[in-house]
Amino acid sequence: MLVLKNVSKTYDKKKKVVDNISLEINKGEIIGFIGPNGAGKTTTIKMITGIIAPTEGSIEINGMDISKTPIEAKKNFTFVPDHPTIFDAIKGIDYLNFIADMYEVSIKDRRERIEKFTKAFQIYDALPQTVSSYSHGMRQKLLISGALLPNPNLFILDEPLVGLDPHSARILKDLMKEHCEKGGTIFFSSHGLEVVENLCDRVAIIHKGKLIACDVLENIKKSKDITLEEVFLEMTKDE
Ligand SMILES: Nc1ncnc2c1ncn2[C@@H]1O[C@H](COP(=O)(O)OP(=O)(O)OP(=O)(O)O)[C@@H](O)[C@H]1O
Repeated sequence: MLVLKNVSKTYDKKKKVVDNISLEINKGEIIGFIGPNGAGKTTTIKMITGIIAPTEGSIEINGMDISKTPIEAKKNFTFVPDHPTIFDAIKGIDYLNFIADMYEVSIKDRRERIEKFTKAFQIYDALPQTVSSYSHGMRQKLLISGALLPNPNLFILDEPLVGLDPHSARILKDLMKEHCEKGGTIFFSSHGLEVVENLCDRVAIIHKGKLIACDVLENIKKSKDITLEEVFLEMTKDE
């Protein structure tokens, strides 16, 4: 579903912040992408989503190269960025209908899904209002609802739990699980190691731009008695 081959990113011709990453994510998998601040998570996600181009390497989504056939590749995924930026003057409902139009979601499906997601996140009643009146968390929940609306093959999220209250975080985790159970694929970055431990099939760890692990939890932890946090701290500590 998602294949990264020898992907690197160098800023300003000298700062290599993502270094030769190769990664394959299968349909139906949920992968947590973790790493210390500045390790290269957002940069990698920006390359996967076509926001920035890799300096080297290639990225395929459902067999389509994001650099060569960006429009076709983009039909296969949706993305929730780490900052919930939405045009202030648009009404919540118009934003969701815009997304549904872009992804050609039928009237029946969009009605059902908008109701399902926004009621779960308790923003349904605010949909007639403009986004300018939304709190940070409400904006984030609107973005997540919009990203789930097309029922994407691949759902990509950059630190999605930051800023969500515990109730909303639980709803999101349940929706992520449900999405994978229905055959969807999820790739998300997080600093919440417990969430990653509980939710993911595999964990990818990036440190100083290099992928230092990508495996099922049992293999990464090597022992049942240690937590992902302990392994993470050990693997990413500075000598
Ligand atoms: N536009 C840019 N120009 C130059 N350097 C950049 C740019 N964007 C990011 N970087 C650098 O790339 C490195 C990786 O940043 P990135 O945002 O990918 O890290 P991250 O793993 O997402 O970190 P965090 O957990 O803090 O969000 C950092 O050293 C950052 O300063």
